[in-house]
Amino acid sequence: MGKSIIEKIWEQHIVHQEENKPDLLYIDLHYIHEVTSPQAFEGLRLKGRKVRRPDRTFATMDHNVPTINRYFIEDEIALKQLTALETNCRDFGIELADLNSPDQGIVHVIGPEMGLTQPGMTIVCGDSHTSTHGAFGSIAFGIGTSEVEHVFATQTLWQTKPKTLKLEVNGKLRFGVTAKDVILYVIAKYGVNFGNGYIVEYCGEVFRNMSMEERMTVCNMSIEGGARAGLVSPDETTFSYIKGRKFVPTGEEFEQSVNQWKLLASDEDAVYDREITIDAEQISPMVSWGTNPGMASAVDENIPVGSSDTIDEKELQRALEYMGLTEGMQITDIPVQHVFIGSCTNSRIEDLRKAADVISGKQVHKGVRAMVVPGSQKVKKQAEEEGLDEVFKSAGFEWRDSGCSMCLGMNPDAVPAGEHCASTSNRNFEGRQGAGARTHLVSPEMAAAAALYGKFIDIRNLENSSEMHQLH
Ligand SMILES: CC(C)[C@H](C(=O)O)[C@@H](O)C(=O)O
Ligand code: SF4
Repeated sequence: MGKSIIEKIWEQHIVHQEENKPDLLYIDLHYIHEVTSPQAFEGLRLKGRKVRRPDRTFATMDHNVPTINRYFIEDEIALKQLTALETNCRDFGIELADLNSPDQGIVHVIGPEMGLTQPGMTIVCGDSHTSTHGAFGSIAFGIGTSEVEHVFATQTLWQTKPKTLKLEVNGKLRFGVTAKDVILYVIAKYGVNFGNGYIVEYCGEVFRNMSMEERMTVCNMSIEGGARAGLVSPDETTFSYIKGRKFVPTGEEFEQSVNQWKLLASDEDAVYDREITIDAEQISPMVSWGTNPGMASAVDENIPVGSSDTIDEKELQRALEYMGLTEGMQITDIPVQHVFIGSCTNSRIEDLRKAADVISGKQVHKGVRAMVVPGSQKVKKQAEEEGLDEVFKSAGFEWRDSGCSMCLGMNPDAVPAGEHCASTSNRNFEGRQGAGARTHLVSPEMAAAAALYGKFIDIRNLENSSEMHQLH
């Protein structure tokens, strides 16, 4: 019987195994950021311990970082966390992409960008969206602060082996439908708990045809469907993305790695605990209208009336009250006052290119405040080299430095209470973008279109959609 990539990687990393107990797994790579690491370092200090593999640990500053005047940090807690990270990395010998570093950016953007994230690895970070790195064919998941300390001290982690779920999307995506829409569709259809207790493997033609950046968008949101992790078996797309990056072996060594990585891909006859099959034709551009990522509909649909398989009546009422929306309302009637293009879900160069295509030569609607926050300083630089910053700025967008920004209220970028934001991020929980803020999760193309019209627009109906068609 064949094996899935999930089983192969898991088995290769077991350090210790006992019946009816979690396995002790070796961890290949540990990312850290300023929010979830300070207590873990404190724990080490109290016990007089060192970081076992500082060379397999990498740090960045992202959540608290202002995206304008980045050295001027007003918030006391933010400043404390950033300073602590600096001191801790110095004391424990860990490489840090600080505010001066050309590598700085959101942890889930810079890891792949530098080639740290590679197929076959076990990767952890004190951050739920660590699942992003699964796009490379690795088992990558978020951990809590006490586990961060455990990994620091031992480079291992106790983990119960999750079940396996094969999520297959077959066929071709229709025009205007993006990776973001695929994952929003999956979560809307199967609910925010469908992945509970599973590692999801994304299979089928749709994911095979995706770029690495698109795969990262999908894997990023695995956690929003409740999954422990999500991954894609590595292929030529993976290897050519990785080749030549800063931390990637070169020459013969690279070829040898590729040969090893090829063996990891799931076998044809691999057996999974659960399988879901979806037809790509079913998927449309999506907009979330509620307070979790499963409360989302196709842009040409209405907000549902009454409960469904995945949302009960009480939840629906509460969500709509918070969002200031009503049952049965058309998605394209929802007003938009803010547009945020950023976050570890959709802030990479391809995302910015696609958003720029939509707005090129046009103007942001007068009632809208729109901003672009590149996921890393490298993405920012590359976009500037391509002239994308000019496209955004001349349309009326703000162009910022990299960080988590408006994805969550831990830095100065926020949406005022009661106002609606078309956001390319991954969470639309109450208060996520600021107290009382109303978040709508969309793709970069849909966010860009909302900026032009001050409401949600079906990008398939845009004037220049034939031009866009050629670009996709
Ligand atoms: C602050 C951090 C712990 C948190 C996470 O774990 O995901 C954040 O990144 C988020 O997206 O909510
Ligand atoms: S961009 Fe958002 S989701 Fe991603 S790590 Fe930062 S806060 Fe979390």
